[in-house]
Amino acid sequence: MLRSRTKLIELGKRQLCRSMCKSSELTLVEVDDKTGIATLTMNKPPVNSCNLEFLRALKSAMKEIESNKCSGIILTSSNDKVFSSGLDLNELRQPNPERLATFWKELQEMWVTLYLSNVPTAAAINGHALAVGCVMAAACEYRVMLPDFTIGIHATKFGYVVPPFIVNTYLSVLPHPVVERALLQGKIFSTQEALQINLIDEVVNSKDEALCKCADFIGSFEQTNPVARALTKRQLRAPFAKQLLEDPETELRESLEYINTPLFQESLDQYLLQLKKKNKK
Ligand SMILES: CC/C=C\C/C=C\CCC/C=C/CC(=O)SCCNC(=O)CCNC(=O)[C@H](O)C(C)(C)COP(=O)(O)OP(=O)(O)OC[C@H]1O[C@@H](n2cnc3c(N)ncnc32)[C@H](O)[C@@H]1OP(=O)(O)O
Repeated sequence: MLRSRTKLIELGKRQLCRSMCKSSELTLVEVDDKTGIATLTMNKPPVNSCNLEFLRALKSAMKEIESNKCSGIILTSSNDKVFSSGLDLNELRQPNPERLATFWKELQEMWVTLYLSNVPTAAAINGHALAVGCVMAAACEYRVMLPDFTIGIHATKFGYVVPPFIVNTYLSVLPHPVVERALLQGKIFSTQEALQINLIDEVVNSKDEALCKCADFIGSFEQTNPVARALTKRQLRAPFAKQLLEDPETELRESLEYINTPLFQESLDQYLLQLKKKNKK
């Protein structure tokens, strides 16, 4: 009882000393004056689907947080049902070639920025996290999730080949056989299932509790040297990012070729129809 009260008081304090850092319409950044932790809230209605502008806003917010020497990043959502619905599928449908290339490069850069961030990263998953939404959470170092939501990469279910950097994000948190089965089945996990396979670290009952857990995780590095920590993280993660760091053009070319195939475009049309139909019922 006493412990939970102390926790609540702590939570109150944390909320009081939070100050606004920089926001765009699509992202909101708040920095805790005491801890230096930045909370980056995704705010692209209705479901945080990642279009070009949103990917840009996310990357730029993360870079800004790093350059302001914040002590860590908590990634979360302003929508209390959806963390992120992944890529904005409209960017992939009958695309303008130039915009698609720019979009895909932004995706690559946003991923590298988050995955190799110098500062500790944590995801407060307060809603569904699908496809690239799951990838963003998995690219963080720690994940805590609310019950009764879903998380996973279901690309193969609707006819998408999974790009290598997405495979690698899974591989850096889950064992190979688990990744293989999950990706080949296009498996979407419930919160409880995600906990069982260690795709997430903990389950909590509210967004405030999720933010608190993430702050505690970031605080656990207080006694470490930030430069040594960042370089060690980079060393551990570099093999998974090697391809994108050394040869982003090949990944870009292969993805663009694939997205422009009739097979991909047909599957996408069908999938988008299903998504819209669901809302008309
Ligand atoms: C060699 C080959 C190499 C590389 C291959 C290259 C390319 C392959 C690309 C593969 C990569 C895939 C990664 C992705 O991230 S793809 C995105 C997949 N995401 C989804 O499938 C999520 C779909 N959305 C949902 O399931 C639900 O929306 C969700 C559970 C998130 C929320 O449900 P809720 O009931 O709250 O909202 P909805 O009413 O469903 O949605 C609101 C409106 O938003 C539209 N919507 C939702 N998601 C998306 C999206 N991802 N993109 C675009 N639009 C989206 C939805 O249609 C609704 O629109 P309206 O009906 O209101 O107009």
